[in-house]
Amino acid sequence: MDTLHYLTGFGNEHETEALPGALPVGQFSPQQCPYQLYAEQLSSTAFTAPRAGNRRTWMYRLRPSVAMGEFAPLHHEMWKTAPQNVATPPNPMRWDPLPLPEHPTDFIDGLITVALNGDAKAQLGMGIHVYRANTDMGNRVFYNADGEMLFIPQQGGLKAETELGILVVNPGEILVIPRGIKFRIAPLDGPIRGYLCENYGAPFVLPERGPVGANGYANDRDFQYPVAWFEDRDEPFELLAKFCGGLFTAPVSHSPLDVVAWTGNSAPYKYDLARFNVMNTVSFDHPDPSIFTVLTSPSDTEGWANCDFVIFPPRWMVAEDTFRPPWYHRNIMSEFMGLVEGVYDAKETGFVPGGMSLHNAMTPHGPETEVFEKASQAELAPQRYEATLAFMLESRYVIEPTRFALDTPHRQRDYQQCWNGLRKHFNGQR
Ligand SMILES: O=C(O)Cc1cc(O)ccc1O
Ligand SMILES: [Fe+2]
Repeated sequence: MDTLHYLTGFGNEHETEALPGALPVGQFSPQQCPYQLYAEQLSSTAFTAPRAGNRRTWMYRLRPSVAMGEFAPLHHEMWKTAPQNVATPPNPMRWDPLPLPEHPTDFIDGLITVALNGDAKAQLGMGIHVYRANTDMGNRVFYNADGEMLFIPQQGGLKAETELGILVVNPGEILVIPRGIKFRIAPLDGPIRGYLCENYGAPFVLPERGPVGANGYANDRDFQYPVAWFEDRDEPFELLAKFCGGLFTAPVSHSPLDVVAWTGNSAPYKYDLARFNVMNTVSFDHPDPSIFTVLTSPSDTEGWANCDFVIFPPRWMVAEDTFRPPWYHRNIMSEFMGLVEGVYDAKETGFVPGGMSLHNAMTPHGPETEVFEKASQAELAPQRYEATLAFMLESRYVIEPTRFALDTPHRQRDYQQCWNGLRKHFNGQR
């Protein structure tokens, strides 16, 4: 359950204060701020980025972020960063869900990198991870200088306590935390697992709607931002940072979550995927999956995403004289998929909630044999795809599994056999 109050509107210039009058009026940086707070600006885009895409937030806090100890390296065996040096075979790949942790494990310790692309230092590509946790982070607070973090919870709700406020996020919803924002994650009740996209590239934005018009797909008003909330705790904390692929830890004498008020358009946000207004054909043929794009991180070339976050939500299928599941295809873009719940229409067996698949640039894929046989014979009545939620992270950069992902026993070595038995139906007759 989420009973918190949120601000609404994607990328709006939000403002919120946990104490009355804490936000300076009419300016950002007065000689003295209300309540003797420190003003601090966080820039998520270059100062001079075009106005439409410019993102920054002003925070009014008990102490500026620089009031902290020095960072020392912190070893993390499983959190990897692009580029890596692991040869990727062009085979289709699929994985079973990674098991939940057996011992007390917080969000940071339970994180495992599954695949990487691009180059974090060049702000290209992403890390794709699975998070698993059964404890909160205690006095550990984390920020990621390498990327924005898109959480796709698959099991269990979580609470994200961030510099800019608190968000509760359940499976079926997503959470995005901008690069650099400090936060800690706590399971709401019971162990949690989910997918995580560490977006090294440009911040996610809503895709253009083109001729669809002013409404539809993900509507701006459904994105929820937290209200200001702060801790005034003068006790030892640990600030963890990820920077250039390394994890670091530094002592802080107080809670780093000490922002009393903020104003700006760069802040964590959540979105309920059930609010996605699904567009699809009402005549014939299976459209490109770009119709299901929730968020896109553009590259420097228009239309060639650094990362598209695409969902396959519950919907009606009504296409006439059409092979309804995804077509067989080969794509220059690379496709990583996960399943939050239910069954995915191209793969009725083997792709299970919590599982993952990868079809890289030009790697052929499409419906498994049974799905093809069924769908090419099916009676084409309107059909409701119920209780299902798959997603795809699609990128122009080749997605390379980590050594762990290639070698883990959870990788389905026999994945390709799902296309065994695709026999030749051709017999020379039309
Ligand atoms: O490969 C997949 O299952 C994802 C996908 C779905 C779809 O409807 C069309 C193309 C596509 O790559
Ligand atoms: Fe595909």
